[in-house]
Order: sequence, then structure tokens, then C-alpha cells
Amino acid sequence: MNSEELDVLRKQVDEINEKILHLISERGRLVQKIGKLKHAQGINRFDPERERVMLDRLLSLNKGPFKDATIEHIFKEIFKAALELQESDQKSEMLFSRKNRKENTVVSVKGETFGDGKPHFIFGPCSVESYEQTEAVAKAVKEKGLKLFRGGAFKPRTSPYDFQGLGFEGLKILREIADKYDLAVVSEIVNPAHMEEALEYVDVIQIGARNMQNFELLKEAGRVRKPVLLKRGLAATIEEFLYAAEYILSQGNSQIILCERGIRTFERATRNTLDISAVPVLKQETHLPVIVDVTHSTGRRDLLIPAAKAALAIGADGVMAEVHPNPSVALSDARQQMDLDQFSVFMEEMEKFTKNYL
Ligand SMILES: C=C(O[C@@H]1C=C(C(=O)O)C=C[C@H]1O)C(=O)O
Repeated sequence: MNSEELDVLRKQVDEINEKILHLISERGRLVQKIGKLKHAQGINRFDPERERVMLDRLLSLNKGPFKDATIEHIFKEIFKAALELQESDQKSEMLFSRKNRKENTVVSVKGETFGDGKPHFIFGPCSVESYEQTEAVAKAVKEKGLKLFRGGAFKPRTSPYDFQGLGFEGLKILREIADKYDLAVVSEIVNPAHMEEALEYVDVIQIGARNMQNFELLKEAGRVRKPVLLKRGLAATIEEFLYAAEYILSQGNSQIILCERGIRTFERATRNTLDISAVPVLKQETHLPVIVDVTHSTGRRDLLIPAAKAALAIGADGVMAEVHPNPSVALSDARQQMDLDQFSVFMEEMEKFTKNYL
């Protein structure tokens, strides 16, 4: 074949490529319209029966040179791409989507503005065990000029025989101490029926990892007008995490801080596996602020500082960690909480890191 002939054939192929591109784009736009109609009618995007009918028709028309199996393969890819298009359209309509809202949502608690591009910190004991134990940590938090104080009063524990928290008694202790030291309270609520009463004591409602898909609790948190700290489920995908946030948003509450807290993997060197890349993925997909709980993700005191540095370096809006005056006697999470001296070192390291690298 001389090169002139080759050029002519290639030109024809180029023209066909262009036609295919136009057709496939036109098809994409039609499929997007179908997707919108289906969404409005609550119909499933994937319709295998419709796909089968189209494939059978195409195969009956196939006169070669491609084999039926090849034609089937090519069209299945086209259908798959169409489904992905419908899915991303639907996702971009979600309230959590960055496509819907370009600027960061800033969640403000006692002057701490999560989502403003600067790092923010939340510290406190895993559980409220007594007034004295809680106050010792609050005092240390206050001395460091911090504002947000966490503590668990309702504790969803793996074993029913483990310490379950002091309940409302614990919330009262938190409130009293937080008022004394001018701090804001972050505490977990596990029961939708407790929400209203808890609002008297809590400034930020935490939804824990085990309750990330407790949809009634999410809806209830969506109805209140206080910020919500939503933790990622133990084995939740980022998509499931975002849809959990959507439950809260859909009820009218957009004051949500997302918290990556490690996910369950085969790895046992750490309590969970800190999914550090979830932070930039979430920051891209959503306008909501994202923090990292370094205590639960690592489960190891010796990893808290490097994990926190990694979190801030990769773009997290803040870090949460647990502090106890005497971790070895703590009623929960004894192995992973910092004592007060370690807390001081932790904060010194964070200040140095923030100053030098952020
Ligand atoms: C476009 C639709 O949605 C999906 C995509 C299809 C396609 O690309 O042709 C076919 C069936 C569905 O799985 C539809 O239902 O018609």
C-alpha cells in the first residue's frame, strides 16, 4: 500500500471517529435526560432488561466484520458509561456536592471556624468518668488557649458489660465544666429521643462511627440548629459517608463537620487504618469541613503526632484527640489516650508544624 492510499484511508477513519464521537455525545445527552426522568420518578438507573433488548436487536443487525461477542462488549461499555454519567449527574445534585456549592462551608463554634483553611483542634477524655477527671482535662485545654472540649457521656461500646457512660449525668458535668472554663462541648448522642434534652448541654452533636447509618438519628440531627460532628462508619465507603451527611443536610442543617476516624482493614498494627487520602477526596467532593480523629484511627499513643501532622499536611481542617489525666486507669480507651504531659508535647509539635509547614 502506498502512503497516499494509507493517508486516504486514515482520513476516512478520522471522519468516522468524529461521527462516532458526535453520536456518542448525543447519546450521552439523551441518556442524561432519561436519568433525570427516572430520578424524578424514583426508578432505578440500571435497567438490565432494556439493555438486553437493545443488545439482542443490535446482534440481529450485525453483519460483521466484528463478532457478536465484540459488538456486545463494545455496547456494554457504552451502557456502563451511560450509567456512570447518570450517577455523576445525580450525585452533583446532592446538597453535599462541591459542584453545587464551590465555596467551603464554615462551621463556627465559639470562634473556631472549621473550613476557613486554618487548623482547629478538639480535645477531651474518651468518657466523662467523674467531675474531677473531666475538669483536669478541661483546665489543660483552656490553658492552651483552645476552645473545643469533647467527652463521651453516652458510650456505644462493643461489649454490653463495658462502661456505658454516665448518660445525662455526664452531659451535666461537661456543661458545668465547659461553662466554668468558657469551652464548647462536643458529645455523642446515640438516641434520637435524647436529642432535644441533650441540646441544653451540648454545643456540637457528635454522631459516632457506629451510628453513621442510623438514619433516624441523622434526620433528628438534621432538624436541630446546632453543628453536627459526623464520624465515618467503621466500614463505610466515602460515598456512604457523604450520603449520611446528605440525610442531615436534607433536613436543613448544613453545619456539619466530617470526621475521618480510620476504617477496618486486614491490618492489625493499628486499631483501624487511617484512610488519609479520604481527606482530600472529601475536600474535593464536598464543601463541608473535614477533620481527623487521630486517637481512634491509630489506637496508638505513639502515632498521634505523626498522624496529626499528616492530617494537617494533606488538608484537614482540624484534628481531634483524646486526653486523660491518668490514661492507665481510664474506663475506656486506656491504651490510646494522652496524659496531660503528652498533651502538652502534642500541642507544641502542632504549633511548630503549623508555623513551619502550613
Ligand atoms: C438510559 C437508560 O438507563 C440505563 C442506560 C442504558 C443505556 O445506556 O442505553 C440502558 C438502560 C439503563 O441501564 C434507560 O433506562 O434507557
